Amino acid sequence: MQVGDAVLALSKVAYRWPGRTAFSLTVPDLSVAKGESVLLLGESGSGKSTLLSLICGTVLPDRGTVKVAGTNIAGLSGAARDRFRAEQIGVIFQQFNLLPFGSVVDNILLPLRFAPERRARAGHAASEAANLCTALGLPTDITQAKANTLSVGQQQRVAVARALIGQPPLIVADEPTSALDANSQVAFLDLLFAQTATHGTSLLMVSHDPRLGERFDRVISMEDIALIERAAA
Ligand SMILES: Nc1ncnc2c1ncn2[C@@H]1O[C@H](COP(=O)(O)OP(=O)(O)OP(=O)(O)O)[C@@H](O)[C@H]1O
Repeated sequence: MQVGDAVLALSKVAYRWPGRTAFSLTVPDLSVAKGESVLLLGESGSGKSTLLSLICGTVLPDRGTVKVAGTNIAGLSGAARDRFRAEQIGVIFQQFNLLPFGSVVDNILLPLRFAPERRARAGHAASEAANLCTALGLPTDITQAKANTLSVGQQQRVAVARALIGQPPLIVADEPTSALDANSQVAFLDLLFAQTATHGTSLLMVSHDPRLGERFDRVISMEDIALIERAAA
């Protein structure tokens, strides 16, 4: 892969949580190309969430570089980094992290508040939010409903719409299917892949479940891409 094609590129990254000697993570080289979908597998405690935090720039590596869309995240000041994350990365959390008393549309538009370029890409943002709801199979009259009145499947779709709005080049998803039954998992991945394919978005998704692998361009495991030091339990 040409370096210029990579939406995500980690090089010689090393990290240890402050004050914690029991765990350390070293990632010599990891890239995700434009439009590529990658499933990251790994057992509990292997550092998958830690790696996502490094990718999102919520923690900074002790050594090495994390580049998103060609920018070294550690080179940005804290405020610039927060804005950069909102501009470039759509995040889908395990628990969705919706604002419970916010409406569906408020939740979907949330990342645009901190990201003027992404807001510009979204065009008429409220219409774009409604379009995403339709594309994701949410009823058209749902946009003003409070997030805490939605079913789990509906919350998940709102979380996907929030990650996709304004077409960030990279979507990072942390175990987004863990709360779903098998049929709902298939439906969720169908929607996610249809949307990322339409927009040429790169997807890095973390899971425990190797059965999801056939849907992705590439499957990697923490053990293959990282040196993981863990104290014995
Ligand atoms: N915010 C944090 N502060 C300190 N240590 C942390 C923090 N988050 C994770 N760790 C530690 O880092 C190590 C790796 O945890 P991490 O959550 O990254 O693994 P994981 O592979 O995502 O696990 P799981 O699949 O159970 O979510 C663990 O030892 C954990 O205790």
